[in-house]
Order: sequence, then C-alpha cells, then structure tokens
Amino acid sequence: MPSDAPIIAARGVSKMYELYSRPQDRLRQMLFPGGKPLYREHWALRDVSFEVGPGEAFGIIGKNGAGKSTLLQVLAGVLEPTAGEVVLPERTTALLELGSGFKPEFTGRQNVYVNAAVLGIPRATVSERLDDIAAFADIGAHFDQPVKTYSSGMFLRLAFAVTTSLEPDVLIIDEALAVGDVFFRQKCYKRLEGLLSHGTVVVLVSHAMNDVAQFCHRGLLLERGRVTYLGDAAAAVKRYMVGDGGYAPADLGDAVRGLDLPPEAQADDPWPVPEAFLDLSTVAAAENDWAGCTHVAVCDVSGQPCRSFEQGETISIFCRYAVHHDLEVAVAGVELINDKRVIVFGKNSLQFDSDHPTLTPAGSSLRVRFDVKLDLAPGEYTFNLGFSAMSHEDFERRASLSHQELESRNTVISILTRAGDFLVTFRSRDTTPVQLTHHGVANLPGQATLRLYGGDGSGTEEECLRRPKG
Ligand SMILES: Nc1ncnc2c1ncn2[C@@H]1O[C@H](COP(=O)(O)OP(=O)(O)OP(=O)(O)O)[C@@H](O)[C@H]1O
Repeated sequence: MPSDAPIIAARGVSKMYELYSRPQDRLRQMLFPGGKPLYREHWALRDVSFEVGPGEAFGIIGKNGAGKSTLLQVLAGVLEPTAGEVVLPERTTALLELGSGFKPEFTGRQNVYVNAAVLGIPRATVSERLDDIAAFADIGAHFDQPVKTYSSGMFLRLAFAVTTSLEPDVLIIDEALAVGDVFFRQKCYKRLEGLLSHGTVVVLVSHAMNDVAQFCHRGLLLERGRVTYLGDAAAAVKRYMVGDGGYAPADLGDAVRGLDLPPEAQADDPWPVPEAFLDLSTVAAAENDWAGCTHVAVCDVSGQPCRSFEQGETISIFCRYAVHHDLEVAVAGVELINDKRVIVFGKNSLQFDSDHPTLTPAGSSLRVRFDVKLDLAPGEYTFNLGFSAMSHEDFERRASLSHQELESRNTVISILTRAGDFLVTFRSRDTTPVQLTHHGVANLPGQATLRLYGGDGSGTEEECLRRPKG
C-alpha cells in the first residue's frame, strides 16, 4: 500500500435516531414497519466524510451532543450508519468503554489472552509481550487478581497496555486518557507516538483541548452532527473556542457614539513599515463577525521586520483588529509554540496588566503590540493570536474572579493559529555568563547556591538517607 493511501475512509456517513414520544409507538412501528412513521427523526450525524492516512493522529472535537461518540461508534463498528460507509482495516481496536472487553472474574493476566484472542492475535505472540504489558500497566500484584477488584485507573492502565502492545492498525480512544494521572498520561502519549511512527492511526476524542492540539496532526470539528472544520488540529481547537463564553455585548448606544477617538491615520504610536506585515491569506483564522484581524507583523524592539532573534532578545509582535460590533473591554493575547507543538508561553493583555480602553465601538480599529523577551531554547517557533471581549463590570472586578469565572465571562472573537513564525538562535553578542542561558524550553527566574564544607565527603546521615537506594 502506498504510504499516503488512506487507512480510514468515511464517506457521507449519516446517523439518524428514531425518537418516539411513547414507548408503545416504538413497538407499533416494529410490528408495522410500512405504516406512517410514529417517530421524529433525529440526525446525530449528517454527511460526514474524511480520510486518515497511516501514522496520523486524528482528533474529533465538538460540544456535548455534537455527535462525537456516535461517530466513534460507527468507526468502531458498534453502530450501523443510516447512510454512507466507513472503510477501516481489520485490526482496529477501540478503547471506547474502558475495559469493556474484560471478563470481570478473570485476572488481568487471563484477560490479556482473552483480549488478544478476540483480536486474532496468536497466544505465542501474547506470551512474548506479556512482560511488556505487565510492566507498562504497572499494577503490581493486581495483575493476577480478578479485574472486578480493579479501580478505574487500574482498568485504564491494563486496557491501554494491552491495546497498544498488540499494535493495531487503528486505535480509537474516547476520553479514556482523562482517567489516568498525569504521569500515566505522559507515558501513554509517549507510547502512542511510538505507534504512530510505526504507521498506526490514532483517532482521539477528547474534551482536553490542549491534548488534541498538541498530540493530533489533524482535527475534525463537529457541530450538531455536521463537519464544520477539517484540517490542522490546533486550528480545529481554536475554531471550537470562538464564540464561546458568557459575554454578550450590551447595547452601548450613546456611550460609544459619544467617544472621540483619534483617527488611525494620525496615530503616533510606533507602527511597522508596510513591508513588515505578513501575508495572512493562508493563515487559519477562526473569527465571529464582531471583529477581525487585519494585520500582523513580527519585528525587533525598534519596529524593524525581524524573524531571527538571539536567545534573550525581545520580539515585538504587532497586530491590528477591525472592530465590527460595539464591544466593551477588548482583550488580546499571544501564544508561542515550539516545534513539538507545546505552548511554551501564553499571555493576554489582562495578564500583562495592560491599560485597556473601556469601550471598543464598531468601526474602530484596535492596534496591539506584544513585547516578549525570548528566554527560550534555541529553535523554531510559531505564534497564535487571540482577541476576546468582556463586560466592563467583569473587567473592573477581574482580580476577585477565579480563573474559570474570568474565562467563562470572556467571549472569544478571533483566533489566528500559527499567524507567523520566528527563530531563536544561540547568542553571539553577549555570551556572559555562558553562551546558552538555560536548558529546557523556558528560562525561569531562580538561583543556585553552592557552599563548600570540610569533612570526609561522605555526607551527613540525613543526606545519605535521602539518596535513592540501590
Ligand atoms: N441512542 C440514542 N438515541 C437517540 N438519540 C441519541 C442516541 N445516542 C445519541 N443520541 C443523540 O445524538 C446526538 C449526538 O450524541 P453523541 O453522544 O454522539 O454526542 P457527543 O458529541 O459524543 O456528546 P458528549 O460530548 O456529550 O458525549 C445527541 O443529540 C444525542 O442526544
């Protein structure tokens, strides 16, 4: 099979549920199938098509009731679509309901063999991999106890270890990883990366948006059963967030009309030369109709176009938004992402404690400048830009609101995913105290204290106790 041939192909998949207002109507419909429909049609999926290639991590996201579980069940072969078809390889496994394939009376070890047999994996192959499975699950003596005694975390560990050790062609994961603790989740994602590199397709449904944006290559956004976005996973996540939030602009009437804003043509703040602005035509923008990003430029602190910075230098990102709707307080944010798709820094104008205009009328334009000291590991970075709005009242009491409250009162208006890129290089000019300022993704404030004492060098008794044994 050529490497770019799709492994999964969903073509025009639709799923209709028959909703009956009375249980007896369902029975009557079964008895007289040709009669007048006694049900209301409810389309959980409408004309969903996509393809996934080998080694691809594919995220499916959407709000509650969007159709994610229905789509996964169709992919896993548990549900028959009303229309359309799904083509999948035989060795497809699904972690839909954790450990649902497990026999409660059997031990973990016995269940490994049962699971493998269901997948058609020879007993000898399982025996070879048993140590690996037990080591990954890391549930100690519980491996030889009946699984009915397991906690949900142990179920997940064993189910994940079995499923991934058997190297399926397609692995479908539905929220399963949400159960695990952070160390186990890291371990799981590492193992999934390994499977991807061998060509396994991973389909992931999760409400953990950071996981989808970081782990998945592409994402599919479902809204009321229909595909509203199919493409870059981070862009799918951003699109999902737009329009979300509790801020609905009030009628600001005379308050905004009475504003006397200086014309943009007479702006006296530093603004880059026209050549500095990036081509945004290919940038994935998710925006509602309240405002739109029109300009983005990457510059050095003097406002000159620049894409390469030495570690520790400051980047200046300029952007401009055209406001189409009367808004109260506009909030702008930036995120820097490394080549591993990790957000290494993200901060909005509230967190920067910037001065915010209290009213943002339709027809105005908002210029934003972010200055960020690049205390980052050398490498390539991209950045996302976001714009949201909140009420003046919430803005005034922002310090007394919890992070969740603040987030839920802020409506996302515009997100540009990978709006631009830049490079962080090793320092060549100021190399004190040493050339590389730090290891790891970010430089954190801190200090190291070294003190030397006389003695035999064997350490105090207390220190010895703290040393790892063996
Ligand atoms: N067995 C069923 N009978 C009738 N309607 C159903 C059935 N299962 C799901 N639905 C409906 O189909 C739609 C899609 O449901 P689904 O569970 O696939 O959504 P979801 O995106 O997975 O939601 P969540 O994030 O809440 O799990 C919803 O409107 C739901 O009420």
